[in-house]
Amino acid sequence: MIGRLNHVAIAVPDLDAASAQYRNTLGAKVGAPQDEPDHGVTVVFIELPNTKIELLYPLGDDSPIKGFLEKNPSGGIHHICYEVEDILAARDHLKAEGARVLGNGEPKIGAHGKPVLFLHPKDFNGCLVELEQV
Ligand SMILES: C[C@@H](C(=O)O)C(=O)SCCNC(=O)CCNC(=O)[C@H](O)C(C)(C)COP(=O)(O)OP(=O)(O)OC[C@H]1O[C@@H](n2cnc3c(N)ncnc32)[C@H](O)[C@@H]1OP(=O)(O)O
Ligand SMILES: [Co+2]
Repeated sequence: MIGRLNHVAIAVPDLDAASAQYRNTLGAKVGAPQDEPDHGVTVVFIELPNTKIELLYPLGDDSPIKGFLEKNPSGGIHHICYEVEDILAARDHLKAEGARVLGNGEPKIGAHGKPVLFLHPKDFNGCLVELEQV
């Protein structure tokens, strides 16, 4: 059911510093900051030859990454995103398997303009999983 790795997301305490580090120190192709108010984050995408890195910084007062950054003040890997062909079929299969789909269970439009869903980290070995329909 899951396909390619779409991105690995890293929550960061300083988006400008992290962007500059990936651009200058690691020599990566770093995009511009993008506010995602529906998700409570500002994102910067880094294009690698085989996948993407998503730098995440909280946006607004009730950001879903606020608690994570409080627990990990120097930042940390926040989630991984796998591609699926049919997100509603994937959701229904996962629910039937007993996995917790976060939010109201309805996909939201993600940073690439495609539907996304999140799965509870406690159901996936401590790793928050995002699914993106491609
Ligand atoms: C733009 C879009 C895109 O790519 O298109 C995005 O990615 S938006 C990316 C941002 N959006 C999201 O993350 C949406 C989905 N996330 C959520 O709904 C939330 O962040 C939760 C995953 C439910 C966590 O919420 P919150 O931090 O309030 O819960 P909590 O403090 O009660 O945490 C419950 C337990 O889960 C752990 N926990 C929390 N966040 C975690 C993470 N990212 N990875 C692994 N474990 C995590 C906590 O340490 C705690 O474990 P212990 O009890 O053992 O201490
Ligand atoms: Co993401």
